Amino acid sequence: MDPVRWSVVVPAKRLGAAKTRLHPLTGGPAAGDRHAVLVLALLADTVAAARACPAVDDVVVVTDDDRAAAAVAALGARTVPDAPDRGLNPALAHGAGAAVTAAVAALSSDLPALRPAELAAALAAAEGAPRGFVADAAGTGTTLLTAAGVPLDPRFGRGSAAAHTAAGALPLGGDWPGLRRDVDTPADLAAAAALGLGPATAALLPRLLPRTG
Ligand SMILES: Nc1nc2c(ncn2[C@@H]2O[C@H](COP(=O)(O)OP(=O)(O)OP(=O)(O)O)[C@@H](O)[C@H]2O)c(=O)[nH]1
Ligand SMILES: C=C(OP(=O)(O)O)C(=O)O
Repeated sequence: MDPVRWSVVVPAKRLGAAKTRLHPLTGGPAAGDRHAVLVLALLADTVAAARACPAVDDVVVVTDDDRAAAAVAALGARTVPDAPDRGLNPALAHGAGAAVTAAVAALSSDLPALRPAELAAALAAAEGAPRGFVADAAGTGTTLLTAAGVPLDPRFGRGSAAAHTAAGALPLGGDWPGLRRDVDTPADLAAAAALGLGPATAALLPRLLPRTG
């Protein structure tokens, strides 16, 4: 049987409003462009890894941010506006509606240590179930939600691993450290750096984490 082809949907808020838990590193939008540059780098490394994944035909970024849209388009992703404008899960459902394949996955936009091969392995593991998910490193959140020919039904947010399990999605087990390492806090960025960052985030590290960069 031929391997399943996937569309990957990636959400991206306006850069200045996103990732407020990283303000201690960047000073937030009030301190200048540093914050937006970091949020954009996390997104760019995530999208580049998804684009390089052999199982992925299409990467759809849901965003109203012109700068984010231009950056991911340069990496070969498509963009759709966040037409619902009602938060993360409506944005993901909207992106899934724009997918070109029957198999659709929602991927966090803050995975700078993601490797194309681990995404490919997780998507291959997801072929066996109508809906599946990969929990984040803490085990409570979700970094990847898959739907093979059924509605995505995203339930991202606090406690989303339990919410996705309760909604019938299969927890996918595998040694995928980069896929599980979302960057919400400065400590998460240090942990991602220990795994190995994509080029956009790596270029910023010496200024952000001088002791580890
Ligand atoms: N398009 C779109 N993306 C969203 C929306 N809400 C969150 N996201 C994106 O989804 C990803 C995960 O969301 P959160 O972890 O809640 O991120 P956040 O709200 O930016 O982070 P904090 O302010 O630190 O809580 C982030 O990269 C956001 O850019 C939304 O309403 N629309
Ligand atoms: C949105 C989520 O989490 P975070 O805020 O950690 O990105 C999630 O894990 O569903």
